[in-house]
Amino acid sequence: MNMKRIAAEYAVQYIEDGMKVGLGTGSTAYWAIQRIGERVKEGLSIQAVATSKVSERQAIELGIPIIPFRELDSLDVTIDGADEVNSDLDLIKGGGGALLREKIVAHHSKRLIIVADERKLVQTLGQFPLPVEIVPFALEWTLNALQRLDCRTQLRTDEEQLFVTDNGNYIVDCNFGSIELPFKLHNEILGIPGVVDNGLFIGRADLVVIAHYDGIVEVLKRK
Ligand SMILES: O=C[C@H](O)[C@H](O)[C@H](O)COP(=O)(O)O
Repeated sequence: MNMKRIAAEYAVQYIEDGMKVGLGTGSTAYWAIQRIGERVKEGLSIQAVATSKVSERQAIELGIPIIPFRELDSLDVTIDGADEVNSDLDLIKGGGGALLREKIVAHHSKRLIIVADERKLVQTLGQFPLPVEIVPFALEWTLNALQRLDCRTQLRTDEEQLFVTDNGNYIVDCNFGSIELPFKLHNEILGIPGVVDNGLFIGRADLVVIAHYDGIVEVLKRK
């Protein structure tokens, strides 16, 4: 059973005719985009924006209408994946390097629906190294400042080259082990010059659709 696909396809039910939709990034969001593409072929009429070049390409290939950001003032719903989800529906995102565009799109969405398999559910965030997007200028100084927050840092690479985001920046994966106070950490990281954003999404998810191994779908709502 493909749990990611089950969660993603379930979430696509929330999309209705006429909606403005944000398309997430990653191997779970992929299935949501595929299903949206099928529904568009069946007659669903939506306007969409994508959180990465990869998702945009996928959407265009499927015939999903991608609209320039400037032509939309807000979105009705965004469906996206996550690397970790806790019981407050706080998230770590950015495993695929798309966290900045994802956070911008989430901010302008009336509803953010996260899709994931049950392995993503955690008690405490932080087992998954927190992705932080940084500008290339003076990157060693930014890395040092991140390390002073008590984490191990790893500059992300892709086939032995530095990984470059869709925005021309680098990603540092910060291993905190356990993040007890996510909001505090989020703000401390944002306080470092050179940091563009980080993968902590606090109080942003409205619904989390989790597919369990037995095929049962659980929908968690923000309290
Ligand atoms: O940058 C990538 C995104 O935040 C993804 O949504 C996240 O990494 C989850 O990806 P996946 O569904 O592939 O596990």
